[in-house]
Amino acid sequence: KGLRDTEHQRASPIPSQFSQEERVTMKESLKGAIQIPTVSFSPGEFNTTALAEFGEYIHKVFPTVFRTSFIQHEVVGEYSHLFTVQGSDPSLQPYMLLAHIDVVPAPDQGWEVPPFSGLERDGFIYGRGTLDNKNSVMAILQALELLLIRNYIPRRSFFIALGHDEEVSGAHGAQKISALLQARGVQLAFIVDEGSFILDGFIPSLKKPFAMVSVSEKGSLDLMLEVNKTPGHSSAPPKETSIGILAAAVSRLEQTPMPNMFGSGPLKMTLQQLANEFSFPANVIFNNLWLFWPLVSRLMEREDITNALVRTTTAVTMFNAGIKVNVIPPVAQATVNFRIHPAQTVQEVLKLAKDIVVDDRVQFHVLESFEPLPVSPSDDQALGYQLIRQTIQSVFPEINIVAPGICIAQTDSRHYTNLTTGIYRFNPLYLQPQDFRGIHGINERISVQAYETQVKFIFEFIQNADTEQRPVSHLHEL
Ligand SMILES: CC/C=C\C/C=C\C/C=C\C/C=C\C/C=C\C/C=C\CCC(=O)N[C@@H](Cc1ccccc1)C(=O)O
Ligand SMILES: [Zn+2]
Ligand SMILES: [Zn+2]
Repeated sequence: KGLRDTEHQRASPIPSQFSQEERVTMKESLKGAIQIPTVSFSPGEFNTTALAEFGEYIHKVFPTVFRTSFIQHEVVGEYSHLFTVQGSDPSLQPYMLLAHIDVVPAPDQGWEVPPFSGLERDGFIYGRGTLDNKNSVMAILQALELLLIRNYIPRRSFFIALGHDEEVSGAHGAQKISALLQARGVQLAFIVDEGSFILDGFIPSLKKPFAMVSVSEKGSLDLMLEVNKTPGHSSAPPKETSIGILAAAVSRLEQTPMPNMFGSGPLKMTLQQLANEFSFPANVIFNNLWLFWPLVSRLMEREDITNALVRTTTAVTMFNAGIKVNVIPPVAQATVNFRIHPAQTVQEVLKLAKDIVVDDRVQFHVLESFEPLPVSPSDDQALGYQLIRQTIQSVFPEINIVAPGICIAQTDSRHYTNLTTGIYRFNPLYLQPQDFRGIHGINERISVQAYETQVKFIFEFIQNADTEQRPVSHLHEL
């Protein structure tokens, strides 16, 4: 199944083989990118010196990209970058590759090497951004640079959008690029962004790694709960303080999980495709979800990551109250970050939260919200999905299963729903649970070999997007 090239293709693709010198250059370029601390601290608070330096850095390490006549480069929102690669065949609908250049903060504590050193140890490059997401920024530009050096001229136009504030919402980068492209009347065949991986070891009874291409992503609701009480002397306290009332409210929210939505959304498709990859008896269970869904849905709840796939999650992330040891606190505030399952809406979650708290002394303030993203197509006709799948099969021939899934975090791609219905989140990298802990955590790292493979993937992907596609399953009818 899937799409494959027709016979009338570009005679022979450019092989994705890189010389020893190119391989050294590409890993050194990534290290240099890691050394620039492009940290986003909070919305509107960025390391602007580093972001500006990053712009100069990519000019230096990818000179061919910047001097190629059919590539237009624009800086958007001061520090984000938009590349328009004009293909030779205007009849083909363009696509877009996304990545972000900002990173979350990384205090030195707990790191084996300083987080902005980009040091190589035992075949791994360490540092903030090695997985999230300078690997993609650099691999996309690196693959394009190498194709251009080999005189490749793309047939299908594409855009590369590199946001500078994804880690704090994307309002200044992705949102502006999206508006700019919309104003230009651009409609995209599909988008590929970060957000999922080749997952290895996340489900115990699954024998082999599989590639999960996220076709939807969770929404979010940031809710501030507030309790106000008259302040006074702590020697004659009221029965309940604002802190006590609020603590009870957030505890109720934590103790009352949102409903399990197993069975709605793309997860069912994921499990159906994986069913035969489980060892006995799990394979029997996953092949008969109609019978075993109550059991599977409970099993999914056991681990934090799989729990996040089946429901809207509730995380109490901030709590502020109290001004002095002997003063009854006038106000207590807590912020709760809900990640909304694709089968629910912001309004539904807000109502559920109020129904759980049931205390009219607690006020609710919606700070920010974002609906879950629609599910992108993953059928035989879905060009973006099939190109990803085709490229996975070629670059990772050992991977048997490519399955659609849900991204549990949010990505810059959520700002581009005005331009396409095909949004796919996939990083061509193996990810194990300990690697996952490095993302936004400590000792984030990528192996040199994995980075080279990511470059190879994009190098092949760009060429695959230029081949005419048609469903293989229909070939016998012709
Ligand atoms: C049957 C399926 C089986 C197994 C799947 C199991 C597990 C899935 C495992 C891992 C998930 C893999 C990757 C997804 C997670 C995160 C990495 C990707 C992107 C991170 C992007 C990010 O952090 N975004 C921020 C955006 C944001 C910033 C500021 C305010 C709001 C949002 C975020 O979501 O917090
Ligand atoms: Zn990211
Ligand atoms: Zn991130």
